[in-house]
Amino acid sequence: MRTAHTVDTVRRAEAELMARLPEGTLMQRAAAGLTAACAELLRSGSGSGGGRVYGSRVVVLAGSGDNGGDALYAGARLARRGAGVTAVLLAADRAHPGGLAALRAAGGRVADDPFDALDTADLVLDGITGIGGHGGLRPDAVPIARAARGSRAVVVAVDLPSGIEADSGEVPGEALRADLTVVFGTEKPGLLAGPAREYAGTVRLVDIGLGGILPSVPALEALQHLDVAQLLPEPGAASDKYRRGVVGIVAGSARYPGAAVLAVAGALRGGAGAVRYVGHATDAVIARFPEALVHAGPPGKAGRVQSWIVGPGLGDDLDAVAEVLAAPVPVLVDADGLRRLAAEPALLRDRAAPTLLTPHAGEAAALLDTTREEVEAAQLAAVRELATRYGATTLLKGATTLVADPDPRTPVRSNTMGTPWLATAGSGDVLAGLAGSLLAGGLSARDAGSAAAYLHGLAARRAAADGVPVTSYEVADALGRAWRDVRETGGS
Ligand SMILES: NC(=O)C1=CN([C@@H]2O[C@H](COP(=O)(O)OP(=O)(O)OC[C@H]3O[C@@H](n4cnc5c(N)ncnc54)[C@H](O)[C@@H]3O)[C@@H](O)[C@H]2O)[C@@H](O)CC1
Ligand SMILES: [K+]
Repeated sequence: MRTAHTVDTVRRAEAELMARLPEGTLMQRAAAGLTAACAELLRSGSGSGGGRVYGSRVVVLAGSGDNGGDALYAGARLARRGAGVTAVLLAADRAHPGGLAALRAAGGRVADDPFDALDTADLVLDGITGIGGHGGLRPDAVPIARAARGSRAVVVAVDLPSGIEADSGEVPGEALRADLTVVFGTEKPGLLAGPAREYAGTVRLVDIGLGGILPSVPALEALQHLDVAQLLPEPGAASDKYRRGVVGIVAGSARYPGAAVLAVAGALRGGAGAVRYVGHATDAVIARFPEALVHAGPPGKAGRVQSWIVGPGLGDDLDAVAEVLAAPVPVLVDADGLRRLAAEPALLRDRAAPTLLTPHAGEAAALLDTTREEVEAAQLAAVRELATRYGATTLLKGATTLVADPDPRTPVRSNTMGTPWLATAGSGDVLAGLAGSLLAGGLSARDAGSAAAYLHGLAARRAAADGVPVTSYEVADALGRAWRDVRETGGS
């Protein structure tokens, strides 16, 4: 599991640890980890260097805080290993004194002209701001950050890409996009939530000894293979199709039969014992999936299910949404179902069984009565607000998918397994089917949503492995392989 803690939590834990250790220990641990990561990058030949630390050209962008201190100390360590290190001081009179002295003592120097230095750099260390940064890059830092990004150098962010907001994942102005982010002690929410996450590149965690001090419940978490493997239902010897769960799907219409087919395709790979389709696309569903149980409607007459999925491709025939939400089983509401809910939130009021909402940014905007742009700029705030306002677990789709429970103390789950290939028609229908199927298998709404998002992303990566565009049907088809992947790595 990847976990992220808020800035306040990190500062409290750091203060507690610092009180027990000689002064400067934490910063030296951070600088040592940073140096190791940079040395590895330089040796691997990333950037324009010759595959060595010795003789490579490193530029340290140092702001006025401890983030700049970390970067300067790492610069000093690289200089001692033979790198030519130049510091660009964003606030010359407030640079970290110890870090600057160490850099000078190791043979590093302060740049006369930042742009000349960046022109020939192999690696740039971004120490402009870390967890103390707010409001995006300052105007004087913007041209320097642009020159760094435009150079041939590999960019390594210290703790966080400068310009992102650590706690909210928002990017209020310009920020410096990194190839690698070396984060200290624990991840910060902005590394697991969009849009900030897209600035971080690969994330590498350096242990500075906060492990035993940080609270065990983080603010955000991201499942990994092993976590997903442990969540997936596994049929036992006593299972029959009803015990494995029957998932009911109300989707598709004469106009959009494909949504029904794709939702059924996702559901059939979610481990449920049977998939019951209800709606106007029975012929299309049966033609593709003879194993599906079909019923023309209404849902109440279709037979028992352990969960319902309602919404994909329903069009304007939305009476079934209220009917399904009145059932005492877990319900996943997607697409057109969410439109109905935005018009009548009271449909959720009397529900005792779990509800999972799966909006994309546009649907989330309608549910929150705001704009898509606002949702995309503040994804973490939006998913939390949706979950509390509607009293339902909410999965907000995007380049980073977030899943929040109504209880704000429950960590938000972030799915970092997505791929841009998933931005294709019908991929949400497959995800809804898969997540609803996991609900029928007995997973909580939060587990079902986050495990489904993970498998869905992994399947898309598998299907797009040779770099060709994938269709949603191919993503559904690759779900079996994704499931096997996590099982094998998960060791179960
Ligand atoms: N204190 C320690 O011993 C440790 C500190 N750590 C490092 O310290 C960082 C936090 O240090 P600070 O609290 O000094 O905070 P930062 O270094 O993130 O930045 C704070 C400084 O930047 C200024 N600032 C804020 N927003 C800005 C912006 N948009 N543009 C330019 N300047 C801006 C502030 O006025 C302040 O002077 C962490 O991110 C981490 O890198 C870690 O190494 C762990 C150990
Ligand atoms: K930084």
